[in-house]
Amino acid sequence: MATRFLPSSLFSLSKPQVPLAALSRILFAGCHGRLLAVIDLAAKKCVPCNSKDLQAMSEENATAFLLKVAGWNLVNENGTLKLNRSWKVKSFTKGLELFQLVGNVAETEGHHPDLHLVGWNNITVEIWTHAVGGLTENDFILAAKINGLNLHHLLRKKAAA
Ligand SMILES: C[C@H](O)[C@H](O)[C@H]1CNC2=NC(N)=NC(=O)C2=N1
Repeated sequence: MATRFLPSSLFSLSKPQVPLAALSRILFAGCHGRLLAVIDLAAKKCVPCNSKDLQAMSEENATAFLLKVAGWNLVNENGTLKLNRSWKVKSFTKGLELFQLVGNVAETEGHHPDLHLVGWNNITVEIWTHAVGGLTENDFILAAKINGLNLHHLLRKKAAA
């Protein structure tokens, strides 16, 4: 989690400078009388991938970021770091519905995953920044936003133990 000290004036209820909708994504913690706002990745916005100062992050940094996106895996494909997460869906059409939900987030962010649907009900979503051939914060923001989607109605219940 990115930890930032924000001026408490930012949160004055009389004239809030942070959209109330955004507040729900900012976790508060009191710290020595100051508001310590821990802004989660899902509240952030992807930046255009063609910005010149965008560069692939190290595996060490990617491993640290990975702690913020539960359920996602870090893979190294021939030197290219990527994120992936898999789900088993109830049906082929529910898989397409999941693609649509993920696609809507991607279009909003202008940052897109690779989508795989194999064996009719096995989904894998792969995320990496093609423009730099590796991982950037954009990828983790997208993963965090995907984690915020309600997908339960599309997923097969866990097989009985
Ligand atoms: C200009 C715009 O940022 C690029 O076309 C975007 C579109 N979506 C993208 N998505 C991903 N995953 N990587 C990219 O490099 C990328 N580039």
